[in-house]
Amino acid sequence: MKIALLGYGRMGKEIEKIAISRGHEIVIRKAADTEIDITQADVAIDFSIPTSAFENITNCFRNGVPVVSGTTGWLDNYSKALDICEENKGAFIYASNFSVGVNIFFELNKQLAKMMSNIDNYDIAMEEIHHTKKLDAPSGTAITLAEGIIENTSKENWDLDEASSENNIPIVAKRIPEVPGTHSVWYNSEVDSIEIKHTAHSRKGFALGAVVAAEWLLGKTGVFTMKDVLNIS
Ligand SMILES: NC(=O)c1ccc[n+]([C@@H]2O[C@H](COP(=O)([O-])OP(=O)(O)OC[C@H]3O[C@@H](n4cnc5c(N)ncnc54)[C@H](O)[C@@H]3O)[C@@H](O)[C@H]2O)c1
Ligand SMILES: O=C(O)C1=N[C@H](C(=O)O)CCC1
Repeated sequence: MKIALLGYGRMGKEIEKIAISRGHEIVIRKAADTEIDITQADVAIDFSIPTSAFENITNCFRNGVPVVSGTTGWLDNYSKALDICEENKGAFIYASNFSVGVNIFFELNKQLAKMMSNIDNYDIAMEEIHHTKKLDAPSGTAITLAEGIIENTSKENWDLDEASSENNIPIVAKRIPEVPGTHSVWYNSEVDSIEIKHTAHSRKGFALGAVVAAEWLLGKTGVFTMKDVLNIS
């Protein structure tokens, strides 16, 4: 495939290596708000910044280029992006985290939340740790985890750093140099604690997942998720 990289930073460069190793060609390396001819590409992969993702993604829809986006921190515009995708018969996959491990972790998180939903006396807490260059907090992955808990418990929302009410999930966001991404969910009671944790050792898992998703999306129309790509039941 001819791939357009929208965003050529840490993730863009990791994706480039994996894409080339899988026989693909990088035809665009977009690293700023510059004009490009996206129609040169068979597929686009957006790992840019929160303030550019929506424009990058919808430009692909309008030009008939399937697009995979991993950029986080722009989801206030997600439903508007879906409308534009539908209007243009586009093809789209967004994932807060493209690694296979985290997508398994998302399902584990929902199952645990379901089991805990009728058990009293446990407080829920979350922590995410990323590198110091990360622009958004909490991470998109942490938000997806919190949404999985909210879907399966009486929790109503999440708060960054501390719970403003007992109906919300507190998410602590820590920034430590070079950390690729660690996510923990705790259920704490007076007598014990239950913890689930995912630790990324590098960006390779995110990048491989994004390239596999782009390969899967080619030739399709509609909005899909990594559950569709990985065929997770
Ligand atoms: N979904 C996942 O699996 C996953 C994994 C890692 C990172 N991320 C997310 O991906 C995004 C990028 O992460 P990163 O570590 O590569 O960041 P980064 O800062 O290293 O790279 C972002 C790049 O976007 C470029 N950019 C700025 N304006 C642009 C524009 N208008 N169009 C295209 N590119 C533009 C910047 O110059 C930079 O090169 C973040 O939102 C991060 O949260 C997602
Ligand atoms: O390095 C980042 O930035 C990451 N961002 C994603 C998120 O916000 O969840 C995925 C993990 C790494």
